[in-house]
Amino acid sequence: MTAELPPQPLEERREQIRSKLAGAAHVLCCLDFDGTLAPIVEDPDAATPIPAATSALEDLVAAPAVSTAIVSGRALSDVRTRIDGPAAYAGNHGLELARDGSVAIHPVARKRAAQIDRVCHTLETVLDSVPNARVENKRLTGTVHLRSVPSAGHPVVERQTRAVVDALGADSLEISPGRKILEIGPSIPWGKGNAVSLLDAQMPPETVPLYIGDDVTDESAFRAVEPEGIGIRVGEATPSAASASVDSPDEVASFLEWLGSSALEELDRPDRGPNVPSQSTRSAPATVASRLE
Ligand SMILES: O=P(O)(O)OC[C@H]1O[C@H](O[C@H]2O[C@H](CO)[C@@H](O)[C@H](O)[C@H]2O)[C@H](O)[C@@H](O)[C@@H]1O
Repeated sequence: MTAELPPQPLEERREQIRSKLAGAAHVLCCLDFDGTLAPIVEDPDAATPIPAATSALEDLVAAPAVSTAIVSGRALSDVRTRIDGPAAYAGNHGLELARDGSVAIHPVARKRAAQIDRVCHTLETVLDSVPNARVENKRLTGTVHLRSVPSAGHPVVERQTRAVVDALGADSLEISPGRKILEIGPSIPWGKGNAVSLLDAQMPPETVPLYIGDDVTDESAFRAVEPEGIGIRVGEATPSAASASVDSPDEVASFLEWLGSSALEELDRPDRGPNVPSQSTRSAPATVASRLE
């Protein structure tokens, strides 16, 4: 594996992106939610997409040459209420996938949901004395929020979370980091990148996959689309599997507007709709597809 570099600013990658689109007939546009379409806020319940992103996404949803998907760490039931329109949604970092009118849940994650529930309830009690610590129970995963916790309290929260997961999750649950959060989920090799690969495998031939995200859990999705597709990281210029970067959800919205207007004209016509049987050479292996039931 080659060492990852910080992505280049979008403007410096614009021509490469344009030429990838020029060689494609269809775009699979996958978008993370928090920090990408919605600015990061203190209260997770208050996260809302910026109007420019909502409107640009509406245009993409209506474009026959584009298939859209939201790929979020939030529970599917939660993220669906926050942004409407896309054809597909992946929740809980890809452990649940809604498309074509049905929802698939990773079978191992389903089996471990009771453990996640016990861990979240226990943490609510254990962390009750830590000012502003908050536990978000997302059924298949859980999130411990640190954003509003005074920094002196962070080591306590981290220690207590580790102790509870070790006691109740043994080898079956793991903790991973996020933006001022600790994510607790089943210890299985499955993430957003797997969900993106499943969606990509359904696309028509000559689809270019695109993924925009801002966090560590988005890296597997960047790896799923790069280098043939387009990975765009939002925020700081840390090493990433994405090749391009933007600074903020405002810049994400501007990019989506560009994609929906001038960039779609670059596509190699004639357009083919998303339901044409896939002849793509880039597809998810059957073993991956069969992991979600
Ligand atoms: O994959 P995403 O859609 O980006 O979801 C990742 C996590 O997002 C949420 O937490 C983050 O956003 C909050 C609201 O801005 C912020 O308060 C928090 O500090 C961020 O980490 C969400 O609450 C989590 O469940 C998601 O896993």
